[in-house]
Amino acid sequence: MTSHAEHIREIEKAGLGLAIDRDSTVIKSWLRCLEQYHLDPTRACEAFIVPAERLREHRQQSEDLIRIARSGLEHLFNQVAGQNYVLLLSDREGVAVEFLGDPSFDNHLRKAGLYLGAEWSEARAGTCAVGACIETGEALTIHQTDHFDNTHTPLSCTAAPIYDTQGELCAVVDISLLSSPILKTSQNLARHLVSATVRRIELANLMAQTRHEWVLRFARSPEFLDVDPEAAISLDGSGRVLGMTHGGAAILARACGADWRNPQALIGQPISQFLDMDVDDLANLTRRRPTRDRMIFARDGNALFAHAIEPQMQAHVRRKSLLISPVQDLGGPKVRGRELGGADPDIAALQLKMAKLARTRLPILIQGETGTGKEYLAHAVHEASGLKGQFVAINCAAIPEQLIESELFGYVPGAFTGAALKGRKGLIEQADGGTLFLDEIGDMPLTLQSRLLRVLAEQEVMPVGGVEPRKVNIRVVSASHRSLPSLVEQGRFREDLFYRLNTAVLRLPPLRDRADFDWVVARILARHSDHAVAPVISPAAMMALRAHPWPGNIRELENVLAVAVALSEGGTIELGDLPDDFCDNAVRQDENQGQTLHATLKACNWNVSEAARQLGVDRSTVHRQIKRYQLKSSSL
Ligand SMILES: Nc1ncnc2c1ncn2[C@@H]1O[C@H](COP(=O)(O)OP(=O)(O)OP(=O)(O)O)[C@@H](O)[C@H]1O
Repeated sequence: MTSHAEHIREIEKAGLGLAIDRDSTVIKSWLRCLEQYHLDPTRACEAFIVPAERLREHRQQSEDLIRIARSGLEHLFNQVAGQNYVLLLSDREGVAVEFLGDPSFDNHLRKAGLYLGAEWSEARAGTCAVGACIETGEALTIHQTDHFDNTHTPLSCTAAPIYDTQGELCAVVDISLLSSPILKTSQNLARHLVSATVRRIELANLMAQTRHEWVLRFARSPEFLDVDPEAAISLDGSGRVLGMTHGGAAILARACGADWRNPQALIGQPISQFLDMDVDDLANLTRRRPTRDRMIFARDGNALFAHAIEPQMQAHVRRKSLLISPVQDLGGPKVRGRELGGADPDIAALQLKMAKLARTRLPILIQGETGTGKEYLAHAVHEASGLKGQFVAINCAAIPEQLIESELFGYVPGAFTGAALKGRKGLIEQADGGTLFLDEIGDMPLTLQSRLLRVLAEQEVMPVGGVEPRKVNIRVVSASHRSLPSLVEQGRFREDLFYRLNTAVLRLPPLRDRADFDWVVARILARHSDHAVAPVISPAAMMALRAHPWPGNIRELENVLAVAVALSEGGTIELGDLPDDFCDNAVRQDENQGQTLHATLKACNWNVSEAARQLGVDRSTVHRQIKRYQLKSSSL
């Protein structure tokens, strides 16, 4: 183990240009910290978390990216599940705008800066994976004492950059360990996984942005071309490059001896400058031809397999073969306002209860697993309430503890160092005459719970540093995915506040229990579509969607569909456009179906009519399935 003093000495040695045993990426970063950012290795600084307001701005700016990246990030998180990795998506300034980690380590992670809002630029945090990745534009691992600042030396962090379609670095995916195996090489697999995730995110992003142009995907081996391409570019009707993934930029740059760091040299150029083909050859590279016949050569002589995807507009003609059409009305409660669901009796009852409660001023508590639509329902309450004021949402779990108070209650001029000169209205006052939505109320610190209780009882707020309370007229809707009664039992939630909030409860069912699953899918697809005609789902893909357990509920479904829409061709989402584990589920379900049919036929002595009756399908279906699963009575 290197001591703090040894660590400082090593950095100083590097600063003097003396040889040290570190990767050149690390040495270069240390030199930037010393010479460019004038950081002092003897000063250890805690991780910096940006104020809530700035975090909100950063998240808003990255909203589209977060939506597209989320399914990939969750997939990556599942791949490393159980190994204590924390996953961060940072924007180009190094601010973590998305976070996936084990909530039981929350406090440690927050302290270590492995948290939402942490700023990991080199100028702020010294050598770190996100910062060095932004500076170099390449995937890398910053392991333990590679970090410049001694505070971060327990961490091992691996990061890879996400490039936008114009070749500019726009975000970084990072996976980090609070404490890690000693060897840096232990993180090689992590680097591979992060890079693969980034490649897929960039591909989904390119597909999402490219609907009316050609897309050309590449792989070095034909087997992976259709299932997991390495790179892609988009082309206009005359064959000029419009956009690219980073892999695409690398192929183009290598082909013409240019530098991928200069994307302007690639965008707008004709494809024939990079590949031995022109725009007329695109039609010969579609799926209509076998993959092995789609080999092309780059100008530098490298061979690649290519897959051209036609502009999507032409594909809408195929819409007839749809399994479900999102514009179809699938029934459901006909209550005015935001529709909560389709034909599901529980949702219908919930919609009715919501409409009745909305007209009162009672505080409402919404309970439901993560992503079930608690905020969506809170909005519905606000809309149905007819209140003229604003709907103001605050996520009690996402705002650093020390900021919640001033965010909620506001402050008077000069309340603390760094406060705005005129003071500031808190969110409670901003919601005056409207609805204050307190998301993740279970995460509100105890001290603030008592102050909130007072607001509810007295309908007045006391700004930080103030002496005069201010009258407010707010409707409070709160939500939690945790069980508030057990938080009360553990002493983490005030009992009196719980009773005040718990009077009117709206409970959202998890997606896996909803009878109107198809309605939800259709609704989301209709929203995702930027065409007059929304994309549709093939029978196999729909079966796989129905079979998935949806731990992330509607949000997870939204993310999966966003990526699937982006990857789909010809307006139809196929099984292959869904994440890998969905395909496995579908295969398993298919096997089960085959086994059930086999068992039923056996029990009915291979009487097809009887088996059809027992299974509730018609005879032709049984005959078709016998063929499909190649079942034979002699196989009994
Ligand atoms: N009934 C619905 N119809 C269509 N979309 C919905 C519906 N309910 C929720 N959604 C969508 O699902 C996503 C997740 O919903 P929301 O943010 O309200 O969930 P949540 O339960 O508040 O999540 P969390 O627990 O993570 O805060 C949102 O994009 C929302 O628009």
